[in-house]
Amino acid sequence: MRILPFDDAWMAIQSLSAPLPPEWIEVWQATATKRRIAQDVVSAIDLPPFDRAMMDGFAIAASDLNAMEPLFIRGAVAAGDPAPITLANGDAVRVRTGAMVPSGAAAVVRQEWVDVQGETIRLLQRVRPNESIQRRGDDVRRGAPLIGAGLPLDGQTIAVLRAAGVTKVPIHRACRIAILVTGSELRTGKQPLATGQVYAASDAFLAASLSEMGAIVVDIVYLPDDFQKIRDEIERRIGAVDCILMTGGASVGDTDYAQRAIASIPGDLPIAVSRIWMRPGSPLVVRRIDTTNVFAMSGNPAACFVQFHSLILPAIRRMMGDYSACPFPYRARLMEPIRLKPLKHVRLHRAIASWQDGILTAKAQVQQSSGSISGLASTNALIRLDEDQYVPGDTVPLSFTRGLGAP
Ligand SMILES: Nc1nc2c(c(=O)[nH]1)N[C@H]1C(S)=C(S)[C@@H](COP(=O)(O)OP(=O)(O)OC[C@H]3O[C@@H](n4cnc5c(N)ncnc54)[C@H](O)[C@@H]3O)O[C@H]1N2
Ligand code: MOO
Repeated sequence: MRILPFDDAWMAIQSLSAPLPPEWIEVWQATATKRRIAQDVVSAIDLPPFDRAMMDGFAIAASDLNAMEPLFIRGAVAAGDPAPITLANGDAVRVRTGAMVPSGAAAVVRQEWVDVQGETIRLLQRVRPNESIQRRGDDVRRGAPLIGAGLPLDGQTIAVLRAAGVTKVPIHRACRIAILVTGSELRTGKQPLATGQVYAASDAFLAASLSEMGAIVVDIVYLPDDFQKIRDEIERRIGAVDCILMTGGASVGDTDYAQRAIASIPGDLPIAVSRIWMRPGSPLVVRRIDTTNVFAMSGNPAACFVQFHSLILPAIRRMMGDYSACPFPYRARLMEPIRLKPLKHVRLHRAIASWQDGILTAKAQVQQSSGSISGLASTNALIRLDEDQYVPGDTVPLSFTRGLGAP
């Protein structure tokens, strides 16, 4: 069996994970999601759509920017009204913030800068051309680039789309995922454990994390360690879902059927990854069959967590149109020494990251066994350890698994 270096496995998995095709949705019905905009979008209108006042005050003509003599108030324009008046020399038109300025207006002088006397105003200071006017199309012109592909459809982009009169936007389809959980020892539900049983937990982690990132968990199926059943359940989902995430049975034991089941299904591509020089999470089987990416992950909760955050979540993000994923994008300063036994594996340790005086620091969790789950509750980052020895102050690559900086 070929064991891949972590970075080769990352590339292999990313290259199998092409972005899903887009679907068009109505901007006015859109709510913020983690889904990504699939194509560049252009503005449908000039923005702002008219020359508009940025202050409450008076629109004045170019010849009157330095006027010493009084200007006559010829009318008023409220926000939302057309401005039918054309400004002539010596005129002033009262405008509200957001109102259309009359044609011929060279500037809006805010009301604090004038002395109002009956039907006239007197300028208290010189006014610069275009003062307090935002010209039509100044923000963006009709047909000009507005939003680049790959940005999320969230409050920020929805606001821009609405303002620019865009009614429909293409977004990448949410990834549809089935979770197949194997392990005859697993118990789901609140009944007490029988001898030899453990409560299923890795699957709960996956389901919650997938929903959080905007993927759709189509179903979660619990299976005994039975080759034929596992194979059948994989095969009938090929082409029907975008990803199958399996847990358990990814290793080499005689009841670890994941790899054999995945390999036995006909398809053009061979298994791309079956084991990685990383710990925990070394056994990870990956194969694309038809249009479905099949991942067989370790059932060990910590190994499953590490595989998900370091390799699988970035792949699903890419399928959902986020091209920005890169492994361990931060560098953090270690707070404590780390001593590991020499191994060829990259170690991905669960850690607690925090900012101290603007510097990102990390402290590895004490418990790093792949079978231990309790530290996950307080973990907010993974650190990548390529060496065996670290002293405090050394920096290591880090990615957040939750909170500030998490994807
Ligand atoms: N002879 C060898 N044995 C093992 C090797 C090896 O190279 N040679 N690799 C070890 C490594 S590393 C890992 S990691 C595990 C991988 O295990 P599997 O993916 O085959 O998973 P299981 O054996 O099914 O389960 C491992 C462990 O996790 C518990 N588990 C399983 N599913 C869940 C779940 N949904 N929630 C909570 N806990 C779960 C399960 O009861 C086991 O205790 O293999 C090593 N063995
Ligand atoms: O790869 Mo396993 O998760 O170390 O025990």
